Amino acid sequence: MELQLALDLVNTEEAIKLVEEVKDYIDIVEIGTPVVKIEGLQAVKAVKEAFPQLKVLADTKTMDAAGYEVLKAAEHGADIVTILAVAEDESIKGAVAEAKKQGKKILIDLIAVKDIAKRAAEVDAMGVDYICVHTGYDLQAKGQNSFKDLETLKSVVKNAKTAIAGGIKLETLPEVLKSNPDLVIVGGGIANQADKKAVAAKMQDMIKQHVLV
Ligand SMILES: O=C(CO)[C@H](O)[C@H](O)COP(=O)(O)O
Repeated sequence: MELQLALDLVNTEEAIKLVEEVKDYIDIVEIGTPVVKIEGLQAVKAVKEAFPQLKVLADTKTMDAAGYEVLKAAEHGADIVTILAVAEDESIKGAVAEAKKQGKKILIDLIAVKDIAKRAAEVDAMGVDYICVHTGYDLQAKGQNSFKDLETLKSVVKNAKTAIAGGIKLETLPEVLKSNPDLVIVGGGIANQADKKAVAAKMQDMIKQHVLV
């Protein structure tokens, strides 16, 4: 099981400073969608150059021209690129084909998908690397989470790794771990805490302990 730190509300300089603090306790750094929109793929490039030992995910949330966007993200150092599950099948297949050519991975984000079981099974058959259940900020604000969706995802996926994102905190991590995802994505649960290093270390420890049980 891996831990991914999502960086959404920072600039490149702040991102590098933050990762420096927690780099020993995370496996993947996510350059969040707002950062990609504001600073472009240069942010991905800068973080990958600063931390070549970590995997970097570009959260492009791609919806179209997916092969091209995967190529450009790969050229800027991304190891993993995100595509929305609601995109056309052709877009997802194009992303998978380009990622394979570049030696990179595709994460499919199920945000806003109503029938998780159906769409997850469909994208799983397209050869994607990760499939992620995700409660975005706007539904987190209404008290929603993806814990049940993760169970659904786990029950249908045969090939891809499973992931979960959306408001996960130290206190809710045990609930997430019960469903055994391959990847846990945490943004504010680390980035907004006073002692980021201690929280990231504790989370990584809980993940390792859980995997051993
Ligand atoms: O993709 C995102 C928002 O669309 C975030 O990166 C993801 O939700 C993780 O951040 P947080 O833990 O703060 O919710």
